[in-house]
Amino acid sequence: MSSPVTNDDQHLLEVDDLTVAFGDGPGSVRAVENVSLSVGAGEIYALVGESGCGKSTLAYSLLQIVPPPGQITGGTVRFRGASTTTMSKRELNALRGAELAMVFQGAMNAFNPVLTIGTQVDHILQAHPEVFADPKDGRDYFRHLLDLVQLPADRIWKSYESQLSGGMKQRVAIAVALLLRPSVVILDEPTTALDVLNQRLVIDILKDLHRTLGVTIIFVTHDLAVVAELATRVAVMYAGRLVESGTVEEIFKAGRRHPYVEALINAIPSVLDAGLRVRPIGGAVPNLAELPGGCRFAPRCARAEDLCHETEPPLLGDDHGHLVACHVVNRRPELVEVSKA
Ligand SMILES: Nc1ncnc2c1ncn2[C@@H]1O[C@H](COP(=O)(O)OP(=O)(O)OP(=O)(O)O)[C@@H](O)[C@H]1O
Repeated sequence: MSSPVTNDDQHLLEVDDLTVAFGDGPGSVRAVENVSLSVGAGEIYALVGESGCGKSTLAYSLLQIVPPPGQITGGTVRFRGASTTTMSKRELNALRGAELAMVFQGAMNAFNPVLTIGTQVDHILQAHPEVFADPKDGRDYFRHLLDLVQLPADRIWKSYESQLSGGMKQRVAIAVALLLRPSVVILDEPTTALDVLNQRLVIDILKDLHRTLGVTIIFVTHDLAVVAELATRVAVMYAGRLVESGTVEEIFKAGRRHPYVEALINAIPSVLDAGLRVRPIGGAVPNLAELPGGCRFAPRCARAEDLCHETEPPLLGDDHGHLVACHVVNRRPELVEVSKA
């Protein structure tokens, strides 16, 4: 490992100046560009943005599982101070599952269709005797996790993936991700493929798991309503860049707010404000191979000025660490340039 291991809970997972590119040469795109952020132990951290903004790619980078032809071309990811970017395969395998676990979008590819869930759990336990020396303890712990995700343990143990509904599959995937007692669980769009009732259930379950197990949660979503319900801190991405980050209160409080975040908030359908119209964001995320000059959001932004089309805005922070990259809302002398969310 290239850097010293630390027990600094405030900087459990750190991303520094990370760039991830797909392809090389003229057609290459940077799905993540110069992103820096730090997640502390016990946080529920949301990565937010529309489809194609680079959220999943950033999440995969945390585990060093960016799918080819994607590759990290710059920057580092550190877990407890150790750089995962330079770890050997063996070190990474030890880290994945046992320290950093992932729940993929729609619980896709989470299970082998020809084995029961129980057999798959046994395989995981056999591969990691360092976590449960006696596999029976591991089985008991999995039953406890199934209780926490509100599923019947006996039935699930004997089931095949095809016998589970989408909502059940998602909850089993969450239980499996927690099996080796990871410090961090990363969830890609945990509520997206679910109906409203299952969305509600998964949000409540994640809150409960956070409270009872103390696990740090990082989740990817395009849905600010889910962020408002679940997250403690938020990083908003647009076209590969970080455009705003802060606590959930800072993001939703009117005031210094990125116009993209303003637009995302206006696009939240609200059952409470039946009289209020939802205002969808006009236009689309730009093709990453043909980015506009200046601020990437400027072509869609009602508040854009000449400067916005010419110069990319820096991320400026106040003394609470609320960061925004926008020329228009950042006109305050006390704001300082900050590199890390
Ligand atoms: N396998 C791939 N091959 C080529 N380019 C890719 C690949 N995966 C992602 N990209 C590029 O990276 C961009 C960001 O993709 P990513 O999946 O990280 O975005 P996202 O914000 O998570 O969106 P979604 O919610 O749709 O997954 C894409 O728009 C695309 O340009």
